[in-house]
Amino acid sequence: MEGSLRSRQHPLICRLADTIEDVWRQNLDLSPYSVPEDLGYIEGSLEGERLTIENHCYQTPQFRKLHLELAQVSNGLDILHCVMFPKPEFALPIFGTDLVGTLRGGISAAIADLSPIRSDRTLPDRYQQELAALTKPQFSQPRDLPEWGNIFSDFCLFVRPASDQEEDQFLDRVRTFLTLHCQIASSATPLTTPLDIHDVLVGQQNYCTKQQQNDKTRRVLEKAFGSEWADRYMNTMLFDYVA
Ligand SMILES: C=CC1=C(C)C(=O)N/C1=C\C1=NC(=C\c2[nH]c(/C=C3\NC(=O)C(CC)=C3C)c(C)c2CCC(=O)O)/C(CCC(=O)O)=C1C
Repeated sequence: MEGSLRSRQHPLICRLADTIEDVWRQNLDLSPYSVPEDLGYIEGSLEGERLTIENHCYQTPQFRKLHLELAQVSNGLDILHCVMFPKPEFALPIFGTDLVGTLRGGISAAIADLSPIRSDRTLPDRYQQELAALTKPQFSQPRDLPEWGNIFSDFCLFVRPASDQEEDQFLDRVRTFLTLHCQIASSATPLTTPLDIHDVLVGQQNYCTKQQQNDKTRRVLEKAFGSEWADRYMNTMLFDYVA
């Protein structure tokens, strides 16, 4: 997408942003999602670092919010953030991906997952079967998840891509996760029993509460906008849940 921040960011971020939008457009019935207080495009700087944020939000019959966020710190740090929140009546996993890095140093964190919302942390059978059938990807620098990372599935990818080939491999795997997810979601039937819907809300709330514990994200936002704004942004824009 020309003019977008992605054209000034690390190539893998640009390619993944385009891939996410392509898969969404090809598989989902997208409608606009108006972000609060016009948080579509934001710039802030406090302690000398300027942070530019570009948000793209949509909704579909199965998803309450599709959020793709591109962010760039003036010191060169590039970020892609994406989360797909299903509507509570659809017991679907939460797709999330995060890319962080610099043009010079490369991508230091590349993560993607279809995260379970069931209390026993299992994915629906169709996901389990399809994901288990994929060839195990080989990355030379896998990374360890932090404490709060117990929300991710057994298929979670968390690596520092060490070469162009590993970047391509990561991108292909995210495209596979995303395509599978959109195809299953498009044919999903909504839950009707209030108790089941409640369980989905509990699972989504747990996901958001744990993600809000990511102090790496919080620190970048705080340095540019202060802690009060950062807290509100994490709770209402990045990881808002329907109580
Ligand atoms: C689906 C998963 C997922 C989603 C959706 C998500 O939002 N984060 C996710 C995961 C995740 N992110 C991580 C790290 C970092 N995140 C940022 C920053 C931002 N990330 C953003 O999205 C935004 C808003 C635009 C900012 C500002 C920085 C700077 C780092 C350090 C980079 C590094 O370590 O090399 C880690 C490792 C945490 C650890 O090791 O302790 C994990 C697991």
